[in-house]
Amino acid sequence: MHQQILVFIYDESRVLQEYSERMREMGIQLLRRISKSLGHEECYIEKKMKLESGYNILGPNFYQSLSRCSDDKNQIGQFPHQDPVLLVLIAQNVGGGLQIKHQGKWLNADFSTSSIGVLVADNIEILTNGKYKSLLHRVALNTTVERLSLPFFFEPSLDATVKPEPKFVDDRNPPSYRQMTYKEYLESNSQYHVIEAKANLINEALL
Ligand SMILES: O=C(O)CCC(=O)C(=O)O
Ligand SMILES: [Fe+2]
Repeated sequence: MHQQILVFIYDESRVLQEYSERMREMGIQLLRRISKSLGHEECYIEKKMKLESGYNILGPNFYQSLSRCSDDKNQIGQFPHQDPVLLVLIAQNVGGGLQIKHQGKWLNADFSTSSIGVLVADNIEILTNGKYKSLLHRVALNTTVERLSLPFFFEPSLDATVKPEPKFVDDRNPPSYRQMTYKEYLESNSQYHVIEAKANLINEALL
């Protein structure tokens, strides 16, 4: 099976398709650098996670601005979560909104509209036995402007085995995560139905 890119929006101009292809290229480059930073050859993560047959999903989010009529000034666009994927690459039309938890505090992830924000996600944390942390993040609403974000999710293949690499496991660092396939991982997080629904959409679109 070839890699599949799912775009939820009708995209006659293929702008989002091209955007997705570029994001995939950028993500692959990042994963190669991460492989090397972990002391492996550059294609290590690509091969281990069988990325040729993993999904890439572009999941746009539209956030309204903070309601002027609400007394709650901390309205949330997305509740705190970690993404059950390898990496997330995010572009946005206005800065501000994405926040990450660091040392117990919520910090604004201030990246400009001409940059791409990169979130390390769950499967990198598992592979490195917790050396690289999956970022806990949330989205706050902007006070005055609407925001559109375009997260591009990199997922392992459903049958790839995700487990801490032996390099990160020893007597002092026992494995903190159980070995399982990515499909089992999604099932254990009650997330499998999400990818199954997306896969069905892709298959219907390809018919
Ligand atoms: O809108 C953002 O900046 C982040 C979106 C996000 O975390 C997600 O869709 O999982
Ligand atoms: Fe997220």
